[in-house]
Amino acid sequence: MTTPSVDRLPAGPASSRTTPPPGAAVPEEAGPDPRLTDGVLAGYAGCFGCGEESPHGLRLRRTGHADGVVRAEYVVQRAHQGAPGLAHGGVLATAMDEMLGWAAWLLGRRYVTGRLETDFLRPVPVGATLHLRAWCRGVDGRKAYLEGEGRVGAPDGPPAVRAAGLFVEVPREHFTKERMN
Ligand SMILES: CCCCCCCCCCCCCC(=O)SCCNC(=O)CCNC(=O)[C@H](O)C(C)(C)COP(=O)(O)OP(=O)(O)OC[C@H]1O[C@@H](n2cnc3c(N)ncnc32)[C@H](O)[C@@H]1OP(=O)(O)O
Repeated sequence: MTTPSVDRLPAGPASSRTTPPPGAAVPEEAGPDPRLTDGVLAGYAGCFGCGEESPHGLRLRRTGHADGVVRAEYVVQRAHQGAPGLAHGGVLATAMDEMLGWAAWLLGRRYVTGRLETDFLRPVPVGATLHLRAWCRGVDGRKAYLEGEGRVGAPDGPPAVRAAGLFVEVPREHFTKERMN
């Protein structure tokens, strides 16, 4: 059992539904097992969060993972605006969903988002790089509790967004190739 060494933001957004129950274990990072994905999802080029074939996608770029914390960078594109020149909040929530999803899959099981909670702490301009990271707070049966944050301009830059999520483990059949376009 490990506790991610993360310089966490104070007072996360987690509600009772995204807070692990007392005693929920934080598993060792298992690493994504290729047998779990078997060509379905992992590195999927059509993914809106990270795929290279999604024309207006976020194209999150993973920069590494260690001690249960996955890191990535996201450059806000013009296509991601809400107010002029600023990232749309839903787009930022999508970036956090992707990050929490990666942190969940690092546990070595297949997870989907059941619930996602997001705090928007400051506006993020088009062209800015958001430095993202996410980690697991605990696993309770099929439920995994994830948390993450994004900072502007540098890994220790000002915080712009943070999120907490409940992810639920699903069988392989959840991701059938028939659903992929
Ligand atoms: C680095 C690695 C890369 C590899 C690639 C990775 C790609 C990753 C890409 C990531 C992309 C980003 C990721 C994405 O975008 S994933 C896409 C967005 N998410 C979905 O499409 C999920 C849709 N929902 C479902 O399929 C089902 O509803 C699920 C599977 C979630 C549950 O239906 P199922 O019938 O199977 O189970 P259950 O209903 O018995 O629930 C089980 C337990 O969970 C609890 N519960 C459920 N929902 C909630 C809720 N909202 N709040 C609180 N609790 C909730 C529930 O109470 C129960 O608890 P308990 O009674 O047992 O205590």
